Amino acid sequence: MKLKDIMMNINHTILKGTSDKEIEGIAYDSRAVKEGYLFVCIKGFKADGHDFINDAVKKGAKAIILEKEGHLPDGVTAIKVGDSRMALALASAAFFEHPSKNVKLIGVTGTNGKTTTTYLIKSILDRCGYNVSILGTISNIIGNKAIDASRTTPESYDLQVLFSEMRQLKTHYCIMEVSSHSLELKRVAGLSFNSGIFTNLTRDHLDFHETFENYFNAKLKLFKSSKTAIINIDDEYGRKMKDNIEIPVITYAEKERADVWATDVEITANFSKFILNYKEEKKEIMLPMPGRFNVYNALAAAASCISEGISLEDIKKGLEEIKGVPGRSEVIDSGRGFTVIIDYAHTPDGLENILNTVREYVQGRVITIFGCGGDRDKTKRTIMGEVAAKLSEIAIVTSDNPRSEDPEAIIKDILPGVIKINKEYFVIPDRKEAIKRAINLGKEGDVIVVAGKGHETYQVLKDKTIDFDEKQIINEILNQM
Ligand SMILES: CC(=O)N[C@H]1[C@@H](OP(=O)(O)OP(=O)(O)OC[C@H]2O[C@@H](n3ccc(=O)[nH]c3=O)[C@H](O)[C@@H]2O)O[C@H](CO)[C@@H](O)[C@@H]1O[C@H](C)C(=O)N[C@@H](C)C(=O)N[C@H](CCC(=O)O)C(=O)O
Ligand SMILES: Nc1ncnc2c1ncn2[C@@H]1O[C@H](COP(=O)(O)OP(=O)(O)OP(=O)(O)O)[C@@H](O)[C@H]1O
Ligand SMILES: N[C@H](CCC[C@H](N)C(=O)O)C(=O)O
Ligand SMILES: [Mg+2]
Repeated sequence: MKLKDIMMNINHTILKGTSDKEIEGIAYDSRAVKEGYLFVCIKGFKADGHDFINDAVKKGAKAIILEKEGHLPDGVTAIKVGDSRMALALASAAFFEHPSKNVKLIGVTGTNGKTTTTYLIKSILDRCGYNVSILGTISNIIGNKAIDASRTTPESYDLQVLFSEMRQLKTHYCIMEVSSHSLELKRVAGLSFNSGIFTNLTRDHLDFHETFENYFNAKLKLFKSSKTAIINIDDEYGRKMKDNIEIPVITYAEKERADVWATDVEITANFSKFILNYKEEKKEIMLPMPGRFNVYNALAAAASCISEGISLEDIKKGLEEIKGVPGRSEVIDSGRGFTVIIDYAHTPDGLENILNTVREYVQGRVITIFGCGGDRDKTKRTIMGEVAAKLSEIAIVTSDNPRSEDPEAIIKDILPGVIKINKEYFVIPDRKEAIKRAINLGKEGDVIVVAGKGHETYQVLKDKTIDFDEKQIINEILNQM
């Protein structure tokens, strides 16, 4: 495609060279540049793309989009923009000829429940015969392929590559998790969502957003590019969101009547039973996922499918047919009278929800193993410690993904919360050893909750990433007993 066509809808100034040249591809990382490419310089948090212009040109870049002027080799076109992340998103969409326009997009944002909600929507739309893709934390699912996802929401250019694949496979719907990082960093700029879903807003990611207000405003951006908003009005920030947007809203709730609402909720170890209400219609739902929070996820999924014209009968069947979501409330029977649950709770609210759910049916004790991720919001650590200790008989503090941080230092941040509650606890930094200890402590009727890493099959340490498949490790320990 010609550079001038790529730049057609982007405010820019040509500093040097011509835009009448053919572009073979786009890269935002100099290491991915090939002959004839357009290289987009991004000033990032760790590095500055402008420092790699020479590398990009050596690898064959013919044109550069930049924010800062500097010396450029001859023969290269230099284009200045005000915001290169925005330019990357718009240029990538233009280069691939707007593939997302062929797919109906449903975006899900909120602190917790995004992944689960996308799986529930997929289950409903699948049974209606649609070809449905998912982009999210666990993986990017396109057709029969599950592509590894390193981000919850991919970079804008990578998104356009994925949409192109969907176009080829004649995908009807793409259900995507839209993280607050992606909204702030313009990964989803230029996309148009059929509906946007807001699940909830609780403490997380303040390392990145700094204030709760900024975090809220990042989430709000999804509704600037959605046709309909699906909003949880039991959540304080959901109500605030509703007051701040001008598009049509479908509300959902459990505590009060909303457009779509749940009544008669009953939670057991394996199911959440409730009545789904919409206008005068009612359906009894047996959702094979325990937890009041999963009723909310089901309501979000139902409301978005209602907005797509799906019948309540199909919604009921789709919700009841779900096979579970990897690493979310996944139950492993120990064969010794106690159970082990793997769950992705990595925020205070997530941890509180899963532990309260377990407390609703546990016969014996709740033993919780958890840690906190390194290089992430430090303010949640003490609070998670307190939540775990309060809602468990025994809390075992261990490591999550320490990343560049010292695991002991992360644990030191968690401990004041645990100690405050004055209950039995252990500190075992090695996660495998921590799981072993919990399993050795397990007695008839106990539930051991292994929180934080869910579907992840690795652990990110300072200098390396090691294999860490929690499900496999738990089964191995149980088999060796
Ligand atoms: C804070 C954040 O989100 N950062 C993301 C951001 O990094 P950045 O723009 O700061 O990039 P950088 O590393 O400073 O480099 C700047 C530029 O120089 C380029 N570069 C760099 C080196 C080189 O040799 N050549 C070169 O061209 C880089 O490609 C980049 O374009 O853009 C990068 C490229 O897309 C991302 O990989 C990176 O994700 C980091 C690693 C990350 O951990 N992000 C997490 C926090 C995240 O995004 N999480 C959310 C939310 C999860 C949730 O739901 O809770 C997610 O959506 O996954
Ligand atoms: N609606 C909800 N409200 C509160 N907690 C929830 C909700 N749904 C799930 N959880 C808890 O949060 C954990 C993560 O759920 P899920 O993966 O669906 O959220 P997510 O928003 O996709 O998370 P991430 O930000 O990591 O992508 C679950 O394992 C569960 O403990
Ligand atoms: N999407 C979340 C996932 C956290 C999962 C937890 N295991 C951790 O590593 O902190 C994040 O990137 O903050
Ligand atoms: Mg997710």
